[in-house]
Amino acid sequence: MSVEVYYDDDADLGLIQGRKVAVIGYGSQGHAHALSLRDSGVDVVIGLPAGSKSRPKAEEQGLRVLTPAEAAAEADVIMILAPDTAQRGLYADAIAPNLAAGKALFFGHGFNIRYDLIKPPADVDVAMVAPKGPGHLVRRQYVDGKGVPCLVAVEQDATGNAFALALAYAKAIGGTRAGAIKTTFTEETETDLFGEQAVLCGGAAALVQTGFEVLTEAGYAPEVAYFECLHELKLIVDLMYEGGIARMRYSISDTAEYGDLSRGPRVIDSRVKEEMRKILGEIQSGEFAREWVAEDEAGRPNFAKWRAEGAAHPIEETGQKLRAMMSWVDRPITETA
Ligand SMILES: NC(=O)C1=CN([C@@H]2O[C@H](COP(=O)(O)OP(=O)(O)OC[C@H]3O[C@@H](n4cnc5c(N)ncnc54)[C@H](OP(=O)(O)O)[C@@H]3O)[C@@H](O)[C@H]2O)C=CC1
Ligand SMILES: CC[C@](O)(C(C)=O)C(=O)O
Ligand SMILES: [Mg+2]
Ligand SMILES: [Mg+2]
Repeated sequence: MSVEVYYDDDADLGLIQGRKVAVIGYGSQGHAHALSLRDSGVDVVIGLPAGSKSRPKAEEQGLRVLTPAEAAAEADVIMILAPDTAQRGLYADAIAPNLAAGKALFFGHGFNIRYDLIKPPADVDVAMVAPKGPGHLVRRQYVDGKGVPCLVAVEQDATGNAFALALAYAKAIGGTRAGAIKTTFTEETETDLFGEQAVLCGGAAALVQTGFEVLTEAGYAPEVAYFECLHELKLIVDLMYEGGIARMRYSISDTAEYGDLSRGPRVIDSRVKEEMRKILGEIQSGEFAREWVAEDEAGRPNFAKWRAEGAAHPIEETGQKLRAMMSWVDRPITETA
């Protein structure tokens, strides 16, 4: 492999067990990191604002919860797992005043460092431990004695020990059981943003909605269109997940495979590839980050409008009706209430 991968034997858990860690935020990633750090023998404190909805959850799990400023003041290692858009203000108000030489500032995603929204002083370590999976999977794998692979990066090595400390942290949350891949803040941030915009979230959602629109506008039943364009996507993605595109093609019929090979490149054509390159350019130049920060500061007017339009798309109503017929699907509380 062209990347450097580190496993349990490469990491010294004692390095993180000897430090006090503040996990700021207790959402998807925060709860997984905090509980697994604690179960790995690390002294953990949670930082959450006084009115945070996450406070009772953390306290019920037996964790000590302070304000972000109090937690940052007590800790040697401060892991910021609040939403990306909240991190700049959180850093300025609660963390920066409580940093001291030799402390370490950790992140689960590089956005705020890559785009200079947070500028830590030169005498602290700045590193990232970013599991490549949602927090609930990270925690479940840890409890099962396994782990989710993670990315590890160092932006600033003030102590000379930043990478070893980040690896120790990755070991404490199960990451080095599966493998910790060394990267940079720039590579992690730019590829993560590109993946979620062009392929995983933006690309996939638009592909599904457009396919559904083409079938229903041609007079086919929305229920049948839903199965073909959304429901079965999971079956296909599961096959790709297990063994790549080749495994998926091995499992589907020859008719489907011929359609895939001959028609797929017409859907995702050179114009789409050119648009993907443009999207990557906006990420690399910082244009996307500037746009998103301005949108957030303006109260997210476009975000709210687009989110509402997405929720009102006819595929959602059809899906809600059909999922109620699927006893095996874990539906969100909003659909079952
Ligand atoms: N979700 C994921 O699977 C992944 C996330 N990441 C990264 O991890 C980081 C955290 O994301 P994620 O776990 O999804 O976040 P969530 O939205 O799930 O959770 C955010 C947590 O931060 C708390 N919070 C909100 N505002 C503040 C604040 N000002 N100060 C302190 N705490 C605050 C929230 O509390 P409250 O309940 O009160 O809102 C909540 O506990 C991000 O950098 C993200 O990019 C990286 C890899 C995957
Ligand atoms: C794919 C979305 C993601 O990048 C993730 C879960 O990794 C995110 O920012 O939520
Ligand atoms: Mg991601
Ligand atoms: Mg992301």
